[in-house]
Amino acid sequence: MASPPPGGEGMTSQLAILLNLSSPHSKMSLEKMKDLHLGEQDLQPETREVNGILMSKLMSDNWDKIWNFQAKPDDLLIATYAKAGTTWTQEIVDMIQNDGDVQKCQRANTYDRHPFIEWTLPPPLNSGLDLANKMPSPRTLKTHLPVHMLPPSFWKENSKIIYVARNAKDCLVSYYYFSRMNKMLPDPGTLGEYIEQFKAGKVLWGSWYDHVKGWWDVKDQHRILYLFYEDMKEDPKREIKKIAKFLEKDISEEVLNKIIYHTSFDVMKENPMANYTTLPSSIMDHSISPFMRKGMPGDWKNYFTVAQSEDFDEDYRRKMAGSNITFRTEI
Ligand SMILES: Nc1ncnc2c1ncn2[C@@H]1O[C@H](COP(=O)(O)O)[C@@H](OP(=O)(O)O)[C@H]1O
Ligand SMILES: O=[N+]([O-])c1ccc(OS(=O)(=O)O)cc1
Repeated sequence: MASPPPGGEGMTSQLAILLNLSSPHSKMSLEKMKDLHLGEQDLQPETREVNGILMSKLMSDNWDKIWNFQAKPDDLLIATYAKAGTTWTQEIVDMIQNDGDVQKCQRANTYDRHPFIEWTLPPPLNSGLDLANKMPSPRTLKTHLPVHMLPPSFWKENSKIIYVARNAKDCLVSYYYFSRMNKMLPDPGTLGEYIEQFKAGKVLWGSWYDHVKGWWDVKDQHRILYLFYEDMKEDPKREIKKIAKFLEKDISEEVLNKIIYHTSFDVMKENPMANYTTLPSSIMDHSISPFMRKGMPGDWKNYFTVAQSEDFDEDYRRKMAGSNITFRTEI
């Protein structure tokens, strides 16, 4: 039997019991969790802070290894705050790297194609570091870490980084619904309660405000392409061209059009290798809210009350004062 996960409540111990029942010896993919009898178990993780940033306990237990992760010069890192358009960007990048070959891009689930470096699961499941360390170069990796928490080897090795930012209110609504459907994330409570957690930065991966500002402040000192979700939505062709240029890939007009089509919201929503539907519903319950939910800038207006919006904006102005970064909350 694999070594028992560290003691604790919530996801760690619940999964340990379930995994012991299945007794696999080798590491398995997250998807294989559907073969385990998760039933209605409570997978909600315990959380811990590392350097003031909220993480799952499993991630915090694994923090030394994450911090010491060895990046390589030919790694590409896709860095985002959660729900900023990570999966969309991953699909665009994969299509560019594979010259628009849709079949190649359907070789595996998003999370197996692009290891999520800090994401930690109990053994025998594959954590992001396991996947990354096994993957041949050149690798494309994913992170939600704030800039000051990025493993230093990425700076030392001068790896390329694509950062994608999305306006706070749409990110918040998307994160709220995702936290409801993804049993690996803490229960968000009501939207009103979640707005307060988000403003205080007491959500996994910390403060949205510090995240977008922190990465913005270093973007000109490293090989970083800083993109906005709203720009991608407004003109995918223009933004895909920017990404291709950053990756030093020449793509024909025909391939470009293929990428635009394959990475559109409606097509990705039906793509099981990109829409997270291959995970068991005990982990992600798409009947609560689909992973590919709406993909629409300005959707926050359907959820915030006028009072919540005014209060949010006032707090936003204080937190973002002094930064020259601007977001569009609709297009
Ligand atoms: N091709 C696409 N076009 C537009 N939005 C997309 C998209 N693919 C995913 N998204 C949206 O990006 C968000 C998920 O982000 P991430 O990949 O960082 O977790 C979700 O937002 P919504 O919940 O607002 O719909 C999802 O619908
Ligand atoms: O597949 N996962 O393990 C997974 C996927 C997404 C995720 O969160 S997200 O913010 O990157 O969408 C967390 C865990």
